[in-house]
Amino acid sequence: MDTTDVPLQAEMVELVPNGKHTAALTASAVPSLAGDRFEENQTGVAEMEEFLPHGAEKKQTHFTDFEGKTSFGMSVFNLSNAIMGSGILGLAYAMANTGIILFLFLLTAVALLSSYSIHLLLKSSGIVGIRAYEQLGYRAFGTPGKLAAAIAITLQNIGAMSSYLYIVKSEVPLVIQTFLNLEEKTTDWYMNGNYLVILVSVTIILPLALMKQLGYLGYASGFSLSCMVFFLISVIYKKFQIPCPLPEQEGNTTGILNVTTVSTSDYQNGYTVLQAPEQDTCTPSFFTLNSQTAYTIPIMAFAFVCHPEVLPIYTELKDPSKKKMQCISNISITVMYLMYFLAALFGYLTFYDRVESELLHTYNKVDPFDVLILCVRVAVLTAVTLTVPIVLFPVRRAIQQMLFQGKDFSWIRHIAIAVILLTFINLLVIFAPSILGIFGLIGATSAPCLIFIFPAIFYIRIMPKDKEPLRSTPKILAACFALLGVVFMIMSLSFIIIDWATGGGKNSIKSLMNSVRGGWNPAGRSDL
Ligand SMILES: NC(=O)C[C@H](N)C(=O)O
Repeated sequence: MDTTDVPLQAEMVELVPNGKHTAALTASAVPSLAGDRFEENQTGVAEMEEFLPHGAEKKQTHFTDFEGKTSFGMSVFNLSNAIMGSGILGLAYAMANTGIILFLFLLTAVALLSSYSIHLLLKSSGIVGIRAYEQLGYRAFGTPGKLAAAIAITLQNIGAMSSYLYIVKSEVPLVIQTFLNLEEKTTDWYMNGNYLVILVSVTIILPLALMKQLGYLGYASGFSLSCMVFFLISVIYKKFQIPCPLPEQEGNTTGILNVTTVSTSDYQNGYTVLQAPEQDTCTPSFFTLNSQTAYTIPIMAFAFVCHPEVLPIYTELKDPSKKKMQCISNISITVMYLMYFLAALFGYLTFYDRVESELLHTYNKVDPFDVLILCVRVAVLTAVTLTVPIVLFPVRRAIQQMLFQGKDFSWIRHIAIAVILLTFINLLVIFAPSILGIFGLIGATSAPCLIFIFPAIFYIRIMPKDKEPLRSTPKILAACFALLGVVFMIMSLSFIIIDWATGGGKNSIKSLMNSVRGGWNPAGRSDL
C-alpha cells in the first residue's frame, strides 16, 4: 500500500478505541492532528505495510490494521507475566518498612494508578491506531517524544532483565549444590553461575525471544505464573512452619528446622537497617515510618511496570477493543495485586522486621537445604527466566524504532537484535554486576516516566483539543497524574542521592539496587 496513506489513516481514527478503525479511508481532508510537524509518519510505515492487509483500502467501513490472533486468556497470561517479576521478592521488605495498613494503602494506590495509566495509553492509542508506546511519543512530540519513550523502555527493561538473569546466576548453582547434596561449592562448570546463566540464555530464553510475536508466549507465561502461584502458596505455608522468634543457633544440622541464627547485626548493614525492638520482634506493625519507608513507592512502582508491553499485547489481541484490553489489564493488575499483597503479608508475618530486601534470601538463612524452599527457588527461577523474553520484546521494538525506522521486517535483524541484547545483558551480569547498581538511578527515572509522566503528557497532546479542551476534566486529571510522576521521580532520586552522600560505597550501591529492583538486590548478597 502507499506509504503516504499511513499518517492519514492514523489521524482519521476518531477516538476509535481499538485500532479497528471505522472511519473511512478517504482521509485526505482530515487535518493533521499536530499540524505540519510530522510530514510523514515514518515510524510505522514499514510495520504497517507488513501488518496491513493489502486489500485494506477496500474495507472502507471496517478497517483493521493488524489481524490479532491472541485470545483473551493468553493476553491475560502475557500481561500478568510482564507485571510479575523480581518485584514480588522485595515487597515483604517494603511491608516491614511501612506496616501492614500503610502498605495496603500504598499498594492499592499504585495498582489503581497503574490501571489509570493503561487507560490513558489505550485512549491515546485509539486515536493514532494501536501500535507501540514509542509511536504515541512520536505522535505527541515528534522524534524527541519517540526517542524519550524508546530510551526509557530500553533502560527499564534491560534493568529488569539483568535483575532476572542475576537471580539465575546466583541461584542456579545453589540449587544444583543442594540437589547434589554437596556441603561445599566445587569448581565444576555446572556450579559456575556464569556458565549457567549463558546456558539458560541460549537454551531457554533465546528460542522464546526469537518468536515473531509476543502472543506465542502465552503458554510460557501461563507456566511462569503457575510457578509464582506455587511460590505464593509456599510463602503462606512457611509462615505456619517457621517459628518466631527463631531459635538461637544450635549447631544442629539434622533437625527438620535447621536454624541458623539470624542475628540483628546481619541486618544492620546499609539498606537493611531495621530498628527491631527486641521484645517486639514477632508482633506485626500496622503503621511504620523509618528511613527505608521512602523506598516503598519505587519498589511498588517497579513491581507494577508492564506498560511497554501493553500496546504490543493489545495489537496482537483477537477482536480487539479498548474495553476488552482494559478488562485484560484490570484482571492482570487485580490478580497481581492480590498475589503481591499475600506474598508480602505472609513473608512479613514469617520474619517480621528481620525480612531481607530479597525474600528468598531470608528463607535461605533459616535452612538452605529445606526441600520446599529449594523447590520454591526453582519455581522463582523458572518464572523469571520465562519473563525475560516478554520483557525483551518491547526493547527490540524500541531499538528498531530508533535505529531502523521505516524498514521492513527482517528475520536477520529480529534475531540479531535479540542475540546482541542477550549477549550484552549476560556480559553485564557476568563481568560487571556492581555496575548494575547504576540502573538504580536509571530505574528511578524510567519507571515514573513510563507509568505516570509519558502516558499523561502523550494523552494531553494526542487527544484533539476540539474533543477535549485543555481545561476538560480528563486532561486536568492527566496533568495531575504527570505531576505526581514528577514528584515520585524527584523523591526517588533525592533518596538515592542522599544515600550516596551519606551511605558510603557499598551501601549506596545496595540502596540503589534496592530502589530500582523492587528490592531484588544482587549487591546485597554476600557473594558481592
Ligand atoms: N516488567 C518490569 O519492568 C518489572 C516487573 N514489573 C517486575 O516486577 O519485575
